Amino acid sequence: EITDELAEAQRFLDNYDAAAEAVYYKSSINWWNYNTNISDHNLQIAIDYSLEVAKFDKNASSVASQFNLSRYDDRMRRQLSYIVNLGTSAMKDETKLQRLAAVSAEMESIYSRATVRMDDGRELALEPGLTKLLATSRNYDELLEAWQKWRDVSGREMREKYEEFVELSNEAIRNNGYSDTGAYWRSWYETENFEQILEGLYEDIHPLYKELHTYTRRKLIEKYGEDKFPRSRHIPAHLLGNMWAQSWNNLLDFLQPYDKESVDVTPVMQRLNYTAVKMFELSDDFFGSLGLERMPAEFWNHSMIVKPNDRDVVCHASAWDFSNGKDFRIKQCTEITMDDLITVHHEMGHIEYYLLYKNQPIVFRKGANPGFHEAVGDVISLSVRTPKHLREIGLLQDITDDEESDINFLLSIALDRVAFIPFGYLIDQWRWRVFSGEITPATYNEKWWQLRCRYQGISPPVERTEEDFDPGAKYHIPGNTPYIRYFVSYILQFQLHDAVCKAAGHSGPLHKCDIYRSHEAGDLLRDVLSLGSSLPWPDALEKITGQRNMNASSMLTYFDPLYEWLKQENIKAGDATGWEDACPQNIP
Ligand SMILES: C[C@H](NC(=O)O)C(=O)O
Ligand SMILES: [Zn+2]
Repeated sequence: EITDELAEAQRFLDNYDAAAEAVYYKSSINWWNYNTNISDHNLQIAIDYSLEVAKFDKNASSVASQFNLSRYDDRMRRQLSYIVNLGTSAMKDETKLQRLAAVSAEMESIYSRATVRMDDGRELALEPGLTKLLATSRNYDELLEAWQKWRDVSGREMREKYEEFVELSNEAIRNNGYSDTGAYWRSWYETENFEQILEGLYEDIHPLYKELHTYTRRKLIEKYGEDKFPRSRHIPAHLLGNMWAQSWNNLLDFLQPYDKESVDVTPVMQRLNYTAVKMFELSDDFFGSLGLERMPAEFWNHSMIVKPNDRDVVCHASAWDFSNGKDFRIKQCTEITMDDLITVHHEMGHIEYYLLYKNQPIVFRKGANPGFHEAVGDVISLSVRTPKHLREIGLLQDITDDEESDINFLLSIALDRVAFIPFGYLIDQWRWRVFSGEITPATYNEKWWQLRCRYQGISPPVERTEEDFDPGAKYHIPGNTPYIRYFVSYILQFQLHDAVCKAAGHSGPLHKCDIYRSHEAGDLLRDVLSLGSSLPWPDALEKITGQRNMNASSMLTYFDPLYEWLKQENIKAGDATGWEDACPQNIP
């Protein structure tokens, strides 16, 4: 009888939540211990227990699949379908399941422990040494040495492991009826023609990116000399201030067109003796000012916010939900820089989302889609980074409010938000094709650079071969973190910024909006983020913005003054935009 079955299904779901909290809590603690102290001992504990987690998931999935989903309301049906959908826990062979966990952890360990020995004897890890060098050095050869040696000690060391990982991940996922791991990852967006929509968003931003690329390339040629730049008009990949050329804001010191107080407040933070704790308290204060949740005691007691000097850790910043509704932590090797201040807000945005949906059933404690989760903190930092706000918190003194300061500011935001768009787009274009088998190990690196040259308009500064494995030099490949979520986030965050600024009563240009202390903005965010993944993401987006689809118009409106300025500058310089699709033949 339906009512009995309904009651039975509800009982199952309640019991499932309690049991899942306990299992996932223990699993999270194991992986936290490994990430904050990389050792074979901690790895073995985590891998052994991952078998228990898979058994739990498999058992829950088989029970959940016995309920006839059509008979229940949307919410219960959605909960049951999440439990049925296993992910890599579906791997039948336990040895292979353990191997999958182990090979992932081994790649992450290679990446996190790798260090580079420079010709001058310096021994540098990615964080903080190489990151700082790529951000601050203006020496072509020094940058090239760091860029090449990082790839030698990271990606090159894990190529075979990645081939094995791809096979194991696909074998596990196919037990769920997905064709490959990429298809499973895309299914989280519940969006028909998802790839076409993404291509459209990329095309919408491309004209703006081309103007920024042309301006940046011209300034770099002034700095390093025309002979260093290929005739194909690509920019050598090691000159953009970042190990992967994914954000260019570290070039602001010589890209900023007007001589005003710099909006890169790194020097001021250091002069004011900022600490990592101070940076986290700033971010916590902003969320609190909106009437949102403050970080709980466990967060301050258990987070790892600086790099320890007595053990190996995974430095790539991340935010953790321990699934017990109380324990939430950030792991970050925080340096006193503006880049890291923005990362602090990014990671704390994840914690805010965890706190707001912590009372949802455990399967709904996820972003409306993964891009939402990446967008929360970035929406906040769009307010924090305004000259108005930076002046209010004492990080800027005599910034003036005029056309030239506006362009300087918009350029600083474009150098990490617009410059990122082709990078954010191409990572999973490569990975989806690797999972589908279209890209084979024989062409891993060649296909990677084809995408990098075509979409980013950058090129390798030295010859690359299939001895190299440059995708492995970017955390998210060994870390097996999907990447299209950041592309989605960089589009979404301007739609969300637009909406919360309206709620906060902002009038005038979007790029001048700072929602600090607006409880109206906070209430709007709280209403939607509390939903977690209990509703399809178009419903969540509609609640905030009134729109049901991602679109680039808010982002283009935000940058419009800069777009006009860049076009004028490039025309004045007689500089045509664009570059050849293919990578340059002869490396200069
Ligand atoms: C954009 C992305 N952010 C993150 O990992 O938190 C990155 O750093 O590559
Ligand atoms: Zn993130």
